[in-house]
Amino acid sequence: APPMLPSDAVSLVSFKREADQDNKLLYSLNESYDYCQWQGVKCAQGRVVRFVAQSMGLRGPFPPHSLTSLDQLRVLSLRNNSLFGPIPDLSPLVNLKSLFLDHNNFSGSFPPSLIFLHRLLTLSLSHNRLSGPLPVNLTLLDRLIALRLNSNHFSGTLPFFNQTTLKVLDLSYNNLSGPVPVTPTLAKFNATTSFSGNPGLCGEIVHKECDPRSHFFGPATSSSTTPLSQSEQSQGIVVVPSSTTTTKHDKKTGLVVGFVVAVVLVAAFTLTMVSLVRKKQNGKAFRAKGVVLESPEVEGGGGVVVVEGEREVKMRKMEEAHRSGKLVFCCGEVQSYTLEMLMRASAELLGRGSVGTTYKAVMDSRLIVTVKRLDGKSAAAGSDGEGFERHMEVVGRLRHPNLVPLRAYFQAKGERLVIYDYQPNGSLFNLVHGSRSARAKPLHWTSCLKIAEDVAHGLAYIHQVSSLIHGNLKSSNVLLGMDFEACITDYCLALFADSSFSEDPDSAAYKAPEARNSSRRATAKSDVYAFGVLLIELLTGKHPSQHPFLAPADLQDWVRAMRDDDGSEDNRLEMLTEVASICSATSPEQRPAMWQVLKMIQGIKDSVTMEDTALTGLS
Ligand SMILES: Nc1ncnc2c1ncn2[C@@H]1O[C@H](COP(=O)(O)OP(=O)(O)OP(=O)(O)O)[C@@H](O)[C@H]1O
Repeated sequence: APPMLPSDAVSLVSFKREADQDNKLLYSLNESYDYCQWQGVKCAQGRVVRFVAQSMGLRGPFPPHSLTSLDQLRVLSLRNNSLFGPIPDLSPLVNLKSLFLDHNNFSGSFPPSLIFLHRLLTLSLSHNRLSGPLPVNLTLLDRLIALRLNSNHFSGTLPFFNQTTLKVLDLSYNNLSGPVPVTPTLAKFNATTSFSGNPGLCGEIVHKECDPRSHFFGPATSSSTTPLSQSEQSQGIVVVPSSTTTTKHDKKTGLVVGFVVAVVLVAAFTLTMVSLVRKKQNGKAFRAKGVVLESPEVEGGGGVVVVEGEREVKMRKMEEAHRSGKLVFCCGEVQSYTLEMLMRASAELLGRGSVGTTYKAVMDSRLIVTVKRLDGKSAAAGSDGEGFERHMEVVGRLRHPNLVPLRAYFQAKGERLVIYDYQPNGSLFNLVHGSRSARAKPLHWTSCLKIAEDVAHGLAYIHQVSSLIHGNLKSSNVLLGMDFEACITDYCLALFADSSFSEDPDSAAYKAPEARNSSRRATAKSDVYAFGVLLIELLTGKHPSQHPFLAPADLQDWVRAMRDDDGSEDNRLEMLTEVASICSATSPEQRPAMWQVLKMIQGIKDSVTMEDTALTGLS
């Protein structure tokens, strides 16, 4: 019988069989199979530790399961050949320190398996045809010294590189875009040598200003709307039927069913009519090139105006005359109702907060919307009418799966209404504190992670418009969407808040120290603070006013105690607590930006997914 081939030799031979179609590697296959003497091979104690076949004229695909049993391999170089096809799963090569696959014709995506090679010091994939995004968890390769991915077709944003070890980074000539994260690691690299040839990259490090609009209007990532899995839903996410939804506010104010909005709107309607009568008297058609459309409802008295895109100054002048009593649909929205229809709606009081009073309005057509009536006082004080309109136009353009869409606004003398989609699944406040049981159990940590990611997504999106902040983030302002995705509402309205409104201690606890006395001093970093408080609320199920002020280490203990955790819960819980802890740093400068928070949360999420894949993959 022929001698048994040692497994390392089998690996090398099966690699050669497909990857070396022109027979360039001279293995002496007929003799003693002394593979340790084969070209480019170096062994230690009979096992292959180096396999260097560079510039050998190899042509062919890199066969999967060929080199993967070389688990003692430290160095693998196949650079400068003509290998093609995808890079196979290399995760079994756990001892690999240097991997050179550059200057070939490899295609496909960044091989996710490389993330498992945690001993990697050098990774070179440059000059291939690799495409798709760079995995966010590239940051898990925490010993990496040199990373060369240049001259491929990689796209998407840069991971939040934070490896202090990294000395060489070449991402040039790809299709990467978005802001280069300002991490100490990335800040070390030169704009030209590391990042050039990616026209879409922007930010401080590449000396190019990011245009907020390009992201502002960009498509939202679909991952943020991934519905919770069945199991998560059954674990604690409960559908709260709208008819029985109760909030802390309901208890305070009681339930008013009737024609409240109608009452509010009667005055406004009168004003509209007055303006329409005036318009008719003037004999002018209320029409202009694609900006303001006259609708049949206008004749009927509704006064609906559809606004598309930027207004011209001329238009503004004309509109000023008709400012009173206009329902303005945001962002070229279809006008699915008129002021009159809204007036006839039956309204139910949802609650009252610092900005105003919120109603659920059910129209005759069964269409349900949420109407927020800004306080008379703030409506008069906050800013002038034009300021309000200008602000609402910017805010009304925000569209993101994690924001409740603002559909329309209305303004008449002393009256301001803001109209959102109605969200039937209740708020995060309901979900966390539960109106049913007195002592609600904290959510499962995977649900916390999902909600935290959604909220961070929405906030980071708002912050991309440099002039915008939420200003009033709290659990009652995070609603649950159709797929139980978290949707932020009441964004960017804090400006109009009534400063004399006496806030409850929970709302006050979300306020960052710098914003406590004057909401005018709030910045994006104050939103980050509120996010930190929200995250602790999520993790512990405790109202913000009950959160003790603790050093990070003690916070970990407290969170664990509140969750009755005996240490068996996942360590990712600890990572989430850590994120909350840095978000609620006392000094705003110490808090990360929202996009950095998002990256951290995604990093935690990816490590979960990765571990799951690893476990199923290895079993
Ligand atoms: N679009 C919506 N769909 C369904 N429920 C909503 C919607 N918007 C707000 N709510 C709910 O209505 C209630 C009242 O909201 P409101 O905004 O008036 O109070 P708040 O959020 O406590 O205070 P603030 O005015 O300071 O934001 C809250 O419980 C909120 O969760």
